[in-house]
Amino acid sequence: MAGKLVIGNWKMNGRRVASETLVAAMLADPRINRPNVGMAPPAPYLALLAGWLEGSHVAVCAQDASRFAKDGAFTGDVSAAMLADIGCQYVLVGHSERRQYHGESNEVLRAKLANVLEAGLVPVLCVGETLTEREEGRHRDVIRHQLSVLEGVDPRRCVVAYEPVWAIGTGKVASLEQIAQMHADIKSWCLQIQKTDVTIRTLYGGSVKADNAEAILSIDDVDGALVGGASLEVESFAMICMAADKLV
Ligand SMILES: O=C[C@H](O)COP(=O)(O)O
Repeated sequence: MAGKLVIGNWKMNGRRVASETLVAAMLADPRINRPNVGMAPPAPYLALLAGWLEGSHVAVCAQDASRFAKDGAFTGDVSAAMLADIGCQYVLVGHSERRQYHGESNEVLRAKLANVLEAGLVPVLCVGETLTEREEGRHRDVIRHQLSVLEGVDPRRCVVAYEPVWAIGTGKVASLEQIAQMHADIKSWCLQIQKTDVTIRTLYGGSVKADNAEAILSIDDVDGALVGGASLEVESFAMICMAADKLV
């Protein structure tokens, strides 16, 4: 089985010189510079990151890809084929911040998933419920609906990241029981949705930090972490990557 995967999502943070310095320090750290670690910078820095990571073990990840597959008049969009062209390996699809600020619907996400797969990249489909949805007991229905875009997608070619919206950037982590239950449910729902007996890989995201990573990553059904804030600092990201490596 592949090791536990850790992807650092920088979101809309960083500048060229500071990011190059950060990446150099991370690559010098063997806890980070190893297989099954990825970094997802803002789009303008993707090609630069691909150069900085050359010869390392770390994968280039994109935070988004266009819903449009072919080149054309789509101002501001970056296609999955372009991402593949610069050496990208993973693409986040449907991060809750994209759903919230860009109104990404299941229909749009289906197109994005198809384009990412067609380009030979691995989509990381992000799913997660809001606090209201959880408090109203609708979280399971919400996640199941979000997962429905995986119908017809080979589970060996994609990853799901479960990120409860209320735990993102808030310091509030879902309890280990909540995480374990949702990951087990996601795996079993995907078996039905994808009509397969191959179990999908699932990552947890939402305030993963150096001090909680080991407990979260020890959960059997958690195959890795999608890390926001803590991926912008060497020691915290290194501790998370080390916890993942230890638990393979
Ligand atoms: O993509 C990463 C997630 O949104 C988690 O962000 P966070 O670790 O800052 O809570």
